[in-house]
This record gives sequence, C-alpha cells and structure tokens, in this order.
Amino acid sequence: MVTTPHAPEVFHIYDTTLRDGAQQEGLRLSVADKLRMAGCLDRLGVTFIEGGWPGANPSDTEFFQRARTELDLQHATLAAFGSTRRAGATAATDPQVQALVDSEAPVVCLVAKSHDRHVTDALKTTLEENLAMVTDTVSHLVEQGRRVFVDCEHFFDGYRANPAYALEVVRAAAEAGAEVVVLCDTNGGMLPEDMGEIVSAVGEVGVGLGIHCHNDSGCAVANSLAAVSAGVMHVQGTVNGYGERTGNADLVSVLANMQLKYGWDLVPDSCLADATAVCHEIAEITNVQLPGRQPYVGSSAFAHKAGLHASAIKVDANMYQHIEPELVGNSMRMLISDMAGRANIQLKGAELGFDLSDREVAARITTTVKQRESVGYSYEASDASFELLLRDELGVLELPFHILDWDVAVRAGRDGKDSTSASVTVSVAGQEASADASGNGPVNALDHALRTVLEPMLPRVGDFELTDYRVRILEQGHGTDATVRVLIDTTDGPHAWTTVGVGENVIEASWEALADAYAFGLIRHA
Ligand SMILES: CC(=O)SCCNC(=O)CCNC(=O)[C@H](O)C(C)(C)COP(=O)(O)OP(=O)(O)OC[C@H]1O[C@@H](n2cnc3c(N)ncnc32)[C@H](O)[C@@H]1OP(=O)(O)O
Ligand SMILES: CC(=O)C(=O)O
Repeated sequence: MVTTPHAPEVFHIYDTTLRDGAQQEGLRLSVADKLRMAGCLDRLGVTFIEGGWPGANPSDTEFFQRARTELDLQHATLAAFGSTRRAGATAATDPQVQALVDSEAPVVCLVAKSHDRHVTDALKTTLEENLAMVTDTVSHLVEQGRRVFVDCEHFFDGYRANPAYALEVVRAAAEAGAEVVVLCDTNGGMLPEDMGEIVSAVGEVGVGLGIHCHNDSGCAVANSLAAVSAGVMHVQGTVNGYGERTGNADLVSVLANMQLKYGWDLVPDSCLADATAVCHEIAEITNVQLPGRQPYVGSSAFAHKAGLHASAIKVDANMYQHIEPELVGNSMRMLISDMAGRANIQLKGAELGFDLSDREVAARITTTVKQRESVGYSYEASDASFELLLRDELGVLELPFHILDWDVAVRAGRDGKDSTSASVTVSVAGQEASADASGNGPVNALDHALRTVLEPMLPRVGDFELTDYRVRILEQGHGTDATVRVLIDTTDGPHAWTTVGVGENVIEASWEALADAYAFGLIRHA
C-alpha cells in the first residue's frame, strides 16, 4: 500500500464513455449499443453514467427515452450532458436546456466556459454574461429538481491565464446550487505536478470538486490521481480511455488504483473483479480492439515472457506483478518464446496439465523451443502448436491421423476460368483413405480435402471452423523465396486455438499449421 490521501465521505466515479468516449474518431454507437454499454458500466459499479447530450441529436434523445424502460441500473445513476444556456437568452426558454429537463435524467452535467478567452473569442460574449449563463442555467435546473454538476471547460488553461475569472465561474456554479464543480483539462496538456497545486487552490471555494482529464500529454490517469490526492471527490473518465483525440482518463485504471492502491472502498470487490470482462465486452460493442497492453485489463497485462521473470514467478507469482490479476478479473499467462527459460516451460506445462518438474526434461524442451523459434516458429501466439511439441517431447503424442501424401494444383485456363483442387491421403487407426476437393485457393482446397477425408472416421472435425489465417514474411529483403510463418486460428464453438507453420513454401507452411489445427482439436477437444 502506498501513502494515500484519506477517502472523502462521498466519492463519485463518473463514467462518460457514452458521451465523451463516443467523441473518439471512428467510434459510432447506436442507441442499442449505448443501452448495452450502460448495462456493462453498471456492472462495474460506477456511481454515474453520462448517457449523452439529449437534444444534440435524435439518438441521444432516444437513449434517455428508452433508458427509462429498458435500463435497470443497480449501481449507477444516469446523467444527461448539455451546455449552459445560449448568451442573451434565458435558461427557461432555451430549447437545449429544456431537452435536458425532458430527458428525465436525475442528474445534469453542464459544460460551462471558464477560460476568459474562450468566453470572449469563442462564445463571443462578455465575461459577465457567461457568469449569468452559469448561474441562470444551474439554478433553473435545480428548480426543476435536478442534481447539477458543472464541467468547467479548459479550467486549468483558464486558471493560468486569469485565475480570478476561472474561480469566479466555480463560485457562480456553487452559489447557484451545483453539487459538484468539475475542473476539466480539456486540451489534456497538464502535468501531475501542477495539477495538485491548482486543485488545492480551488479547494478554498468550498464546493465539492471533480476532475476530468484528457490524455494528450499521456498523463490523464496520473493527473486524475494527483487531483484526487489534492482533494477532489468526483472523478470522470471513460472505459478503455476512449475519447476525443488521444482519449480521456482510463476510468478503470483510475478506479483500480484508488481501490487497490489507496485501499478505498469505492465499488464492491465483485464489480472490480468484473472489470476485465466489462472492458472486453465494451470493446466488442465499439468494435475498437482493446490494446493488449491496456493496464489492468489487457490480455498482456499479466503475461510473462522473460525467463528471469518466470523463474521468480515460480517462487511467488507476485514477484513480477503489481497486483493479483484476479482482483480485476484478469489472469496470469506464461508466454513461450526464445526468451523463455526452464521456468516458463515448467509453468506453461503446469497450465496445460503436464508435469515438467524434471529439470532435464524442461531444459531439453527449452532448447527445442529456442531452436525452432530461431527458424521462424512462434509459440507465443500458438499455444496449440506448443502443446503438440510438448506432447511429442514427452513421448505422449498420439496423433489421431497420419498424413501419407497430399497434392494441390492451381490452374488458370486460357478461357479465363481458374480452378484449384487438392487431394489428401491419410491413415486413421491403420485404415487408409483419400479425398479430392476443390476450393477458392490452395489452402481452402486442402482444408476441404482434409475435412472430407477425416470426417467419416473422425466426425468431430465437422465442428471445426477456421476463423483466421495470417501469413508473415520472416526475412525482410527476400522476395518471393522468403521464409514465411503462417498462423491459423480454429474454433469448435466453445474453444479456440492457434497453430503455426513455417517454411519457404507458403503452401507447405499453411499445410503444417492446418494439419496441426485438426490434430490438436481432435486430441484436446475430442
Ligand atoms: C469539451 C467538450 O467535449 S464539450 C462537448 C462537446 N460535444 C459536442 O459538441 C457534441 C454534440 N454537439 C452538437 O451536436 C452540436 O454542436 C450542438 C447541437 C450542441 C450545437 O450545434 P449548433 O447549434 O449547430 O452550433 P455549433 O456546434 O456550430 O456551435 C456551438 C454553439 O454553442 C455555443 N457554445 C459553446 N459552448 C457553450 C457553452 N458552454 N454555453 C453556451 N453556449 C455554448 C457556441 O458559442 C456556438 O454558438 P453559436 O451557434 O451562437 O455560434
Ligand atoms: C467537458 C469536457 O468534456 C471537457 O472539457 O473535456
């Protein structure tokens, strides 16, 4: 445990994935996506879910309408986002403000200008009118029975330019009834050192403060924590750090740091233990691949490759891990590569159910792995091929079929018609069989032929489906004679596995990965 600030009596975890997260380039969410994501966010135990900006577009308006009947939130309260009223108008007659009321969200989060130049040059109004916009909009929404938070846009840059005015905006919001005034690092350029100083200075206003950081300096999580240490009671962020430009503070990292490092009791442990599943499910919905290196929840967050790490992990897993991965629903993985030592092999063997405690056996397998990796195999990405190698080295590999010969032909006719055919002969339990097949390419034709010949004798292959096929040239600078590595992903529904093949001939390399994929599936998931 590190030296930590005291937990405030009330602390808000405020998620803005559905609003600020949706401002990420390339991210497009339907109302159904947002409703599903809100359910995921609720599982995480966050205090507030900002659903969008009702009135800004039909989808966000519809989200709040449908949320009333389609969402059954157990932990979170829904918040609607909008801006202070237009200059020169009144909050009571501003259609955007009315849309916030109509959303029926119990919480409204208003964005307000707090940087003097943004008021005069972007809003094109006076500093006094901007204060009136804040006061009028907050008090109107409070009168309408809403809890109101105010996001002070560009607060930190504004504070540097004109601290007195930035503080006046905070005071205006507080005096009008805002429950929390959120200091926003809108351009994301702050560093943690300055963050604490400015937040402490604003603390003198005496209103609950929040923090909203963008990640343009790569410090969004650190800045959020610095603000928390300086006394804010509300932190905003997005799942997977989605957001405009370089994104927002990754809310899961901020939350996990506070709960696991500060020891604050913010969400039920079971919610935090769902974090990895939630982040991956949300990544599925957004169709934005979750980086393996995402802190806490990425697939590599607790993956160990180096031999020295594995040898210490064998003694105590936490020697190379900052937390127990299960606390956030993740798990430790041992990677097999040319950087592996005996310990990696032993731990991976144990993970796969093999006893490799004999040092000599483990050392021999380590040498084989290194030798094969040196000619292009990669076991890090192909657990299934590693298991076949392991079984072979241990003398327990019982192949369900043996390939006797195979052949593939690609023809391009003068008439413009192309055709590809393959034939495969195998023996299964001493019985020989052959099949021919065509396909829309040599690998596809070989796959059809192998499936055709095996299925009558080994019907499980009917459930196998190839889901991905990747080829990589291993020696840059070579032309078409380069060695290639082929990786094939296969599934039978509940399980998925990856196999590798290597060779100078892409069809041979593909065939090796393909035949291993069928063999592994029949051995492991028969
Ligand atoms: C820092 C942030 O991320 S804040 C959130 C930003 N998110 C978004 O902008 C996404 C949703 N936005 C939208 O759909 C549209 O911009 C709308 C519906 C809000 C407004 O659209 P339009 O009426 O066409 O105006 P437009 O987007 O061109 O300009 C924004 C207007 O709001 C005004 N405005 C900007 N901030 C504020 C504020 N805090 N309070 C009051 N008015 C504001 C601008 O001065 C401008 O006024 P103008 O129309 O008189 O020029
Ligand atoms: C309000 C907001 O999203 C920002 O200032 O970044």
